Amino acid sequence: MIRLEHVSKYYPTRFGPKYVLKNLTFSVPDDRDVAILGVNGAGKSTLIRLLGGIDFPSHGKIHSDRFISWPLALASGFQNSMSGRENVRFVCRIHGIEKTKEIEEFVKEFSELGKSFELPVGSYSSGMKSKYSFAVSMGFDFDTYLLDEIMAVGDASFKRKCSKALADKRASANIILVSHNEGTIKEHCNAAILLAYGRAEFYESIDRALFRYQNL
Ligand SMILES: Nc1ncnc2c1ncn2[C@@H]1O[C@H](COP(=O)(O)OP(=O)(O)OP(=O)(O)O)[C@@H](O)[C@H]1O
Repeated sequence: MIRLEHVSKYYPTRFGPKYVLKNLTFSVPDDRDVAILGVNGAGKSTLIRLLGGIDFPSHGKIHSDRFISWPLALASGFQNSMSGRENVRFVCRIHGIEKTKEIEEFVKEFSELGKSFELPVGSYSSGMKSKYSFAVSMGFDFDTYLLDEIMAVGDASFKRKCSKALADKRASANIILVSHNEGTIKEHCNAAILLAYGRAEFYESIDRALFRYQNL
């Protein structure tokens, strides 16, 4: 289970601290695929970053016994001076995985980078980087995958490959998804967190959450 206790997040600005999330306390049950709903600027990406451990609460704590991904296809977390292969090794080390060879070869093949896999990530085009990043996420067996608007990357055929890989992962994993698309939310989620005015409400029913969201 993922549990937030009194989590607040503010950003320092020239006008003083700007609170985006205020004193959030809720739990995400393990068997739920959760949509994060909210208007532009409500704090959805901020919450996803906190859940993925790539940013930290200003106050409060996030407890989790789940192996949670970073937001899928996030390309900013890699060391530009290191090659694709070296970055995979680095991520493996962070997660305490010693046998990295299999994951390295999976990422090389999935990303379709060929020889570029041995070159610095900083030399990749944005398309190459997003394919690489998606491939790295698919190289690990997370319990929960975080998706911030992006569920697939690349051209049509690569997108199909992403969708298939993600669907396979979801046989034994859950997702937490940020999307403004009602169809996507209804297709993939069975619970929701609605963010409004810095507060969060957890909904067991997607329809109720969407109804409440549309009537904000
Ligand atoms: N690094 C930062 N410094 C200052 N303010 C920030 C920073 N990151 C985000 N914010 C502010 O926090 C608020 C929430 O941003 P966030 O990206 O989490 O919203 P969102 O709900 O994902 O929005 P959208 O639907 O538009 O993508 C916004 O007002 C944004 O300007």
